[in-house]
Amino acid sequence: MSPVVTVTDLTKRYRDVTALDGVSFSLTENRIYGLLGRNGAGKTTLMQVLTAQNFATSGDVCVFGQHPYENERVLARTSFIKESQTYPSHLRVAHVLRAADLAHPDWDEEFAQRLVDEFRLPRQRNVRKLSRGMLSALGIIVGLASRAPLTFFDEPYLGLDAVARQLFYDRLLADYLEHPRTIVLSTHLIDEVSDLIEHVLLIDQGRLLLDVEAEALRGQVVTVSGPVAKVDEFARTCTELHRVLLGGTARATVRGDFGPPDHDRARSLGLGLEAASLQDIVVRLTTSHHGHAPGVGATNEEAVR
Ligand SMILES: Nc1ncnc2c1ncn2[C@@H]1O[C@H](COP(=O)(O)OP(=O)(O)OP(=O)(O)O)[C@@H](O)[C@H]1O
Repeated sequence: MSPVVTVTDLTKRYRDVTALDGVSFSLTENRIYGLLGRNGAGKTTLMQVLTAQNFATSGDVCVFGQHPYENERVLARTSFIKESQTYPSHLRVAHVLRAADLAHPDWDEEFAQRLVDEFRLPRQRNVRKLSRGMLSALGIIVGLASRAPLTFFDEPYLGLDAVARQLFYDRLLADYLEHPRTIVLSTHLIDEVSDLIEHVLLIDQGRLLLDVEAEALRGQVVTVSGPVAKVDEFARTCTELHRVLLGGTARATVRGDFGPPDHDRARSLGLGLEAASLQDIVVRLTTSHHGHAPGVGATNEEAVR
């Protein structure tokens, strides 16, 4: 299966800021990717470069086998929904949907209209009179109904209430199952989307820290808790990412290749062992006192008194 996107040694500098630093990865067909990372990590810049809205300083980007710049064939198959999407102020909701229909060959008008009802958007209202959440809903409708084979959602839900966000996740998943495509979802609400994400791309300070299947990642990071000495013994063979001390007990987040024997070992040491959440993993890998992801021997330790 040929990749939908191939990124090779991509670097983007803005004067003295290196937003992307030698990033390489590929995206395959029909997968939901979580593009995760802290503020300023480089996520938006990466999506801008992939959708020809920004230039790379160096490195190569290939989308549907071609360079995306000024490439109508590639861009018609791509949809990029941004956090602060703006529209010409004279347009009404219905006009925006009509324009999206013209721009996207796979547009599903019936689906778009159903989403307008579900998100309770007023079709004839001018976009400048929409609330913040309504504007986000409009972007989400465009992103979903465009059915672009490559769809980017860059924190698309500013101002969206919890009900509308859940509606977005539900419709995204249901539509993706019926019409598989490649979706890249950049978000800080990791817990909310962790069940949706099939593959994780984690960026920190412009560098790609993780490029891994979500399922595999879940088995690689666990939280182990119990008496300090026993936790120390268990953690000896792993990379420790974080530790909280409470009296004589410790709760450590550790990374390794865990299988059934490790679970047996934890049990025999009288330790509790649970899979870390995706949000925990991202937080632990991108937090350190030095501003770098912790490697072996670079534990973040907290003492709780
Ligand atoms: N036009 C620009 N000029 C100068 N620096 C920029 C520009 N755009 C982005 N940057 C810088 O590049 C870095 C990456 O920014 P980017 O917007 O890609 O991060 P992000 O991961 O999307 O962040 P967030 O999660 O906060 O949206 C940041 O340090 C940012 O300040």
